[in-house]
Amino acid sequence: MNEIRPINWTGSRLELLDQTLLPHQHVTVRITDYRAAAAAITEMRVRGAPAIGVTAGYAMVLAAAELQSRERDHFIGALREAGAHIAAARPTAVNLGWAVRRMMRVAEAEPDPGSIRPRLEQEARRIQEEDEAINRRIGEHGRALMPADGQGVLTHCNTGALATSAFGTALGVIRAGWEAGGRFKVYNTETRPWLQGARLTSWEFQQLGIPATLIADSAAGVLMQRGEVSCVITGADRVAANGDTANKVGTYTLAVLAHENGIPFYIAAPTSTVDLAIAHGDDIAIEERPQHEVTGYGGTPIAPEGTPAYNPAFDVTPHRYIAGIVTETTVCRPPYTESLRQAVDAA
Ligand SMILES: CSC[C@H]1O[C@H](OP(=O)(O)O)[C@H](O)[C@@H]1O
Repeated sequence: MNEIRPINWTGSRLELLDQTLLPHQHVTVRITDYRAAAAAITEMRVRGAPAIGVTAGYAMVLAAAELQSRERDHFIGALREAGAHIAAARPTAVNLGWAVRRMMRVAEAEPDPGSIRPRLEQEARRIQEEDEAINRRIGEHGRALMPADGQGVLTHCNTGALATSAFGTALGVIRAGWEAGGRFKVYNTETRPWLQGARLTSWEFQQLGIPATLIADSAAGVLMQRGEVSCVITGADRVAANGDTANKVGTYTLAVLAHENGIPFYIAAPTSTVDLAIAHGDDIAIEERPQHEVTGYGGTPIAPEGTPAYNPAFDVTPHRYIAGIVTETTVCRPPYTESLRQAVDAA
């Protein structure tokens, strides 16, 4: 099958599969400047923690092409400002800032101003290539956690190829289990209000040939109560040092429901999503998105005109609800403060 890859670098232009229009329209957005790349991240034309990290890498290459100057200190200063603009595109996923910092380290280590852009391009390509390899390793480490044939796994939001450079994280674990011969049942939530599940995950599972049943977010409880779910696995946008995890809003709800029903709840994420500088989840910034994403969809109003809405894009699941965190180096088990440090050091 053709692997889904939502991000393409042509050597001078960034091409993004516009995820605001999937699955019914397949439109490529062509981006030639870093501000447009940052806007595409904010508008979620590209989304998913690893995918926005990869995009940020190429946005820094576009910035270098625009800001290049022979006066090195001025060039580095302008790059740093562009990096700050890119990193501010969305607050919760650590991968965005992680990628900008990694690109700036490369720029600052290059003495020749004329060599900065090509070095940055090399590094952005490396970030993208590493991400796919990391995701496949996450799949290998996590597939043993998938349920027995006929039992169910539930996942939330979109953590497939569309959220990464390719292959995905939590969806990649499900894919790895399926491709290893597992014939478990797959359920995915619609993931209101942006519908990453109904629009993106259901599409990805169809492309993979993996049967998956879509459920309303509010049906997760009854599915678990009826014994249809043997494990839950989701992605992550930022994992604190103690294992508290920020992920798409509704993840915390699923984790508490899983705990109540005696079902193991797993996170799958690359070590680049672990933020050891943050001790616990209370310190993770949670993005609040526009109210119209809740009161309507695709420009069609749902709620009455003037209805106020609260629209947190993420929530934080306390580590006590998490049975394991699957990374590219290992499956971290509690106590996470130790196991996450070991996983990051081994990466
Ligand atoms: C592979 S992690 C993807 C992660 O990002 C999603 O958020 P968004 O669609 O708002 O970028 C969601 O939290 C997923 O778990």
